[in-house]
Amino acid sequence: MYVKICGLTDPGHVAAAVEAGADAVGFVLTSSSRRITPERAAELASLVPPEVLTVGVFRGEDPAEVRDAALAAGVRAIQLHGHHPHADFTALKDLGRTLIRAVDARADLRCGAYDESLLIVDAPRAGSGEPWDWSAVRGRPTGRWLLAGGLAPGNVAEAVAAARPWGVDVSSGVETAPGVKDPALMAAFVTAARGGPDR
Ligand SMILES: O=C(O)c1ccccc1NCC(=O)[C@H](O)[C@H](O)COP(=O)(O)O
Repeated sequence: MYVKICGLTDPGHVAAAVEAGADAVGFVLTSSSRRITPERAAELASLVPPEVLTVGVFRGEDPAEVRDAALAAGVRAIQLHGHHPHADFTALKDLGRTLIRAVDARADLRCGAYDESLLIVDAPRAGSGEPWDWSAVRGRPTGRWLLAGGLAPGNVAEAVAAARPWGVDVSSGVETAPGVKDPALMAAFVTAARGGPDR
């Protein structure tokens, strides 16, 4: 079970996410209470070992702005959240970064339909921590896809059983406040997502 932890803002939290066993860590580079600058993201990304994917998260910016910020941050993946047209993905292809498309359940749920290599199926309000009917997407997404939206250590096993994703993505459920990750919650989340002792 692939695990992405998103919305990291602090070096200690990055180290704890890596220690917990996250496969990917996300830095929010768009309007959000978790937003950090590309320079701060570069500082945090430099602490991440090569086997863990660093992701810059964007929503609504045009490709030129995404390109500049992603290069300044030095992230290896670009997550376009929400209603980005196919052309935005096409415009970023030459950067050679992993492209991630994050949408809610009403969108086209075929991973690769926009030339992305990873799909995230999220709640309608990104980063809100609001659970939704995860079972509604069971069997619909194709390819590599992560389930997100309202996941937490206490419900991720149930969500995985309901939706059968390839991986999961979390932000609010491992925080004590927006942007403030909790090492124990991150460790508990990764363990539970992978079918650990509490499952
Ligand atoms: O997290 C944010 O504040 C955010 C803001 C704008 C666009 C995307 C954002 N987050 C993207 C993520 O990948 C989150 O992990 C995902 O939405 C799940 O969030 P949560 O329900 O809080 O676990």
